Amino acid sequence: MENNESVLVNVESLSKSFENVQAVDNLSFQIRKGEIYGLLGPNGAGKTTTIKLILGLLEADAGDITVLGLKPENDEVEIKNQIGYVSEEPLIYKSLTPKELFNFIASIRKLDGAKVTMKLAEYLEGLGAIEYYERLISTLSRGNKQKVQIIAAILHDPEILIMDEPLAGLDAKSVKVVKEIVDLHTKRGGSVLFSTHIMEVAEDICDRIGIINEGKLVAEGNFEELRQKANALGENVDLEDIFLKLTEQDESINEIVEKLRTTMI
Ligand SMILES: Nc1ncnc2c1ncn2[C@@H]1O[C@H](COP(=O)(O)OP(=O)(O)OP(=O)(O)O)[C@@H](O)[C@H]1O
Repeated sequence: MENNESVLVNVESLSKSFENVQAVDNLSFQIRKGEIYGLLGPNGAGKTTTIKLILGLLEADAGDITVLGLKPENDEVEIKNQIGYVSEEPLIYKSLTPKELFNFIASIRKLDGAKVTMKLAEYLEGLGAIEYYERLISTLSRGNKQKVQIIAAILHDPEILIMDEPLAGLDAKSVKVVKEIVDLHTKRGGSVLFSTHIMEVAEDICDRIGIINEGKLVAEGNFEELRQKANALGENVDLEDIFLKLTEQDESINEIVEKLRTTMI
């Protein structure tokens, strides 16, 4: 393991299965201070399960997780104080308005009222969320619920942001604002775990990527390193090809395309 101070999250030989599915299989990676680490993999690769294990929402079968020197099995509450979590499915209190939700978060986390008001004004304006500030969350569109969830996750200035497919359902302007939020967060020394199944999103946002397939880490590095791996496979192999190859999606795609051709033409 690297110098402890530069590693905010350490995941070592982590495994988790559900009945007959090995969702996470001997997975190891680290998230360093000030970086955006991308967990990139196809649907069902094990990204959400890994995140839930880090948050202490699931119990691992084997392996070790350390978050800021804390263990999820012993320090779940303290870890949650240090993490801002944007889940894949918005889990937020749907019978509240965004205003009520943010007030609730500020009160349970004992946040400074003046600071919260200032930050909220910026986030609400940046994400274009002021117009539905006092509408019930249950009545908002998926993208707008997602914006509320993102603001709720960053309101307490957590050290680590864990974002599970956070851009899903967001319009172009909000995607840009979220990218800016993530960027500013790391510039202040925070870290981000960013899960996505879209390679271009990982390329655009993440400093380092772990490509995950069937619960295993199949490649890791920054984009230059991954590109070099792609080049080593052949001249005309681009990053999309290596991602599809490593995650065993390439052959099935060719088959699907072939079948579609025969049924649609
Ligand atoms: N509670 C559960 N019970 C049974 N199987 C589960 C459960 N949660 C996850 N799985 C299985 O574990 C595997 C990994 O799922 P996971 O949700 O971690 O993948 P993912 O990479 O986040 O996928 P996606 O991109 O579709 O969100 C899948 O095969 C999934 O069906």
